[in-house]
Amino acid sequence: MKKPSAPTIPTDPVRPRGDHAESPVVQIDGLRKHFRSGGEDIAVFDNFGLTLASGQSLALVGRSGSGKSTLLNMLSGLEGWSAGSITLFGESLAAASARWSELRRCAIATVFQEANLMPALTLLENVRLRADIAGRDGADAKDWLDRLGIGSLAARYPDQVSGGQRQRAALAMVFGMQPRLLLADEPTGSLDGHTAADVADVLFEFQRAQGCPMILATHDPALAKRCDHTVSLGG
Ligand SMILES: Nc1ncnc2c1ncn2[C@@H]1O[C@H](COP(=O)(O)OP(=O)(O)OP(=O)(O)O)[C@@H](O)[C@H]1O
Repeated sequence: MKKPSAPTIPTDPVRPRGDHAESPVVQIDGLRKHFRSGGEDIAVFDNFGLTLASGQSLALVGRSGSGKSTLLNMLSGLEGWSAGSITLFGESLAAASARWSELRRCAIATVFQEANLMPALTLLENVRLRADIAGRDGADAKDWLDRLGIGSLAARYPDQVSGGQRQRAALAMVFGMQPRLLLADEPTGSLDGHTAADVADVLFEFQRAQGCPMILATHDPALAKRCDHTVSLGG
């Protein structure tokens, strides 16, 4: 199959953003998170803090089991914590509060190692659906697929395209919902080196062009280096 051309992601001057430049998008203070498993206490975070300013990108690095995915799960409201605070967009959020669902629906986008597409929908329908769920009109869904170099595959189903193309479609879904915070958990981890580099280029181009704050968990030092900041977990 013909290699997709490099995508071009223009800056969006009218992107709806309520964030004040001076207030952090993410502020974590004194966070404590322990798991109980088989009678064992697993301390993942004790008095952990982190700040992410508007428009910035931050890499989470650390050995396997150091807590990268757990932190992303807490930031998307999927995992609770026992002490400390998480403030998003200037709003202090209680663990497991209903507000997280609303934020996940229209403000926080997550990119996983494996593309999270609905198998019964075409790539285009997947992008439109995600935009619709976020309350956007989805009129630019095809544009995002074009910009990501897979516009010609818009009518195909996820199982009719390659892993790299699926991951591009997952990025189109995320970009089309115009998130206020992007969380990425090993977004290129399941791709071959060449495809991974292409997908990483697209991700960082979007992040910079849109000024979308991003926290990216990765084992790849080259990917971490492309972020504005790095936080190393697990000592
Ligand atoms: N539901 C759970 N119950 C018990 N322990 C858990 C649970 N989820 C995670 N853990 C433990 O918490 C720690 C952090 O796990 P986490 O998946 O966040 O690490 P990670 O840095 O993302 O690892 P990797 O790089 O391998 O993806 C690990 O010791 C893990 O075993």
